[in-house]
Amino acid sequence: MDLHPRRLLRTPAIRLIEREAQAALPPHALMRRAAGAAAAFIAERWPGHRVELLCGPGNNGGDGFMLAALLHQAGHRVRVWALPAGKRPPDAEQAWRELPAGLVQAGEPDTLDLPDPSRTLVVDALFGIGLSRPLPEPAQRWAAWAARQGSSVLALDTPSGLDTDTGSAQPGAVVAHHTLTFIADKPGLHTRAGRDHAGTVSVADLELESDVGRHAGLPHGGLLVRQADCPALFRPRRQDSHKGSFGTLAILAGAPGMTGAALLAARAALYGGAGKILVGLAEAAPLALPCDPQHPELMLRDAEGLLDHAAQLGVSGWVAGCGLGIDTGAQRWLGRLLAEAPASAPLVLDADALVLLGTLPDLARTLAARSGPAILTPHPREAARMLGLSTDDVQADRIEAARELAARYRAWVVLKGAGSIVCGPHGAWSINDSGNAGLATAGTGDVLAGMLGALLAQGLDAGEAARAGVWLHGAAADDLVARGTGPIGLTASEIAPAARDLRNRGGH
Ligand SMILES: NC(=O)C1=CN([C@@H]2O[C@H](COP(=O)(O)OP(=O)(O)OC[C@H]3O[C@@H](n4cnc5c(N)ncnc54)[C@H](OP(=O)(O)O)[C@@H]3O)[C@@H](O)[C@H]2O)[C@@H](O)CC1
Ligand SMILES: Nc1ncnc2c1ncn2[C@@H]1O[C@H](COP(=O)(O)OP(=O)(O)O)[C@@H](O)[C@H]1O
Ligand SMILES: [K+]
Repeated sequence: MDLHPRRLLRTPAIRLIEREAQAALPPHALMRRAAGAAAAFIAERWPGHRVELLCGPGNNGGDGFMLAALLHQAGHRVRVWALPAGKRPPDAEQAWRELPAGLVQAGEPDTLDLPDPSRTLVVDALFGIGLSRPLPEPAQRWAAWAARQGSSVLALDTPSGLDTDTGSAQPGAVVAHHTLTFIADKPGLHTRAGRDHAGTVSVADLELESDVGRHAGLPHGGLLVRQADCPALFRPRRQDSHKGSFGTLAILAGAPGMTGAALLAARAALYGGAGKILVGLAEAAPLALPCDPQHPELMLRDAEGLLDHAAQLGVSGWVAGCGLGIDTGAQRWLGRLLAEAPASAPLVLDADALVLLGTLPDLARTLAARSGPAILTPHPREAARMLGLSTDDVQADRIEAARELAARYRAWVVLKGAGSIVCGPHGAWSINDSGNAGLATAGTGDVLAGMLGALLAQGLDAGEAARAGVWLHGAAADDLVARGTGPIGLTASEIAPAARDLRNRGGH
């Protein structure tokens, strides 16, 4: 069931595959496959459990009815709670008619408490990808009841009320521990509220894997980034190597009061394996902090001096923006960087560099005209400013926002936040599967920028670096949480050492 690579499909592609399969297969075959896959999934994980099925008026409810019949046959104690339905679609109507007598309950589940919650599974078959309006009552009440019981909740196809394209959740949407999704995985299960509502996501392809492959192109098909998608992170180093083999990364960052942002990025690059790291602080020489006492390996300069000597210093990649400021000095340095850095030196542009790109059209034009690769790393508010939208607009469709930015700047874009979107200049998108809310703390973005810069300096191409860097950053935070360091109180400084350990261990 764990297909690799894990494709993510938006609804138009899923519906197309569904229509083609319906036309080619005998009636009800797809729903039988969906219910059969769910029954097998339950038999493996929850043998002998009582099962409470919450079923809606459409085909998602039909999946639930058919599953109820199979579970009953297999000896589970099963109860079906059905939302009132007018005219059901044909597959669901057939499944309703085939339900064994006595399974359907009168009344509503939320008047009861489950007698043995730890031995009970609640199945959410209320709404799937067809929910087009707010989650109605009593579905919201039933969802709240399921959450109160403390039983495992398995969502069929999607947690009801979660938009599988965008990850937006309707008020009262089901919170599942597991989601078994049909035909292909879906982006909304992995970004934004999907990270809270879907739990662990498994895919039942309903024997349509080759159809999924045919319809997985742009704009509706993307990929989920997991450890197996980042082999470059774990490639062993050749013994016959030297510091020059791993690049010279230069970091333009850290205006007075923001030196920490520069150091976080630079230290992350150090732990990320860059050969040499130069930091150009956004202040005039002589520097207030001539050396990082914790990491004297870092070479600290002033920004102007670093730009003046970049060629002699052999700079092979750049990070710019972390705490850089937006004053005239910052504008000049960013302008010089975009105009002077050779195409062979890839760029990571973060934070204040993105503010400047969003406000100064000349800089934006210079970037779009560059032939060398760049990775932009906006958080949703920065992306909103760059696109002239509100943060809510960006969050309402994170994939489209990332695609728009990538096209506009002809760059790779990492739209950060729960389930970061990585998008290439030609619109190819993926969603990162790692990370947790421990990362919601100051400085973690600076660490990401430094890690991305280090991977670029070590020769990964921009797309590979963007996907692998974002995955590693999140995976390091996941590792820290697994060891009890967070999510509460996880600090940005802890991420890079954890990422280093993870890489050298060969991953999770
Ligand atoms: N077709 C196939 O090949 C396969 C489909 N499969 C399964 O079907 C699922 C999609 O089924 P679906 O399209 O019937 O939509 P679903 O998610 O059940 O909900 C729509 C229903 O709810 C209704 N409704 C909507 N909003 C409402 C509201 N606010 N308040 C009240 N009612 C509301 C809506 O009515 P309408 O809006 O049309 O009036 C319609 O009746 C998919 O996720 C997967 O689980 C699998 O078996 C594999 C094969
Ligand atoms: N809830 C979350 N789940 C997963 N990742 C998160 C979450 N919140 C923040 N992050 C990640 O943490 C980083 C925060 O970056 P940013 O907002 O730029 O922080 P800062 O500017 O303080 O450095 C991003 O990589 C983002 O994807
Ligand atoms: K559902």
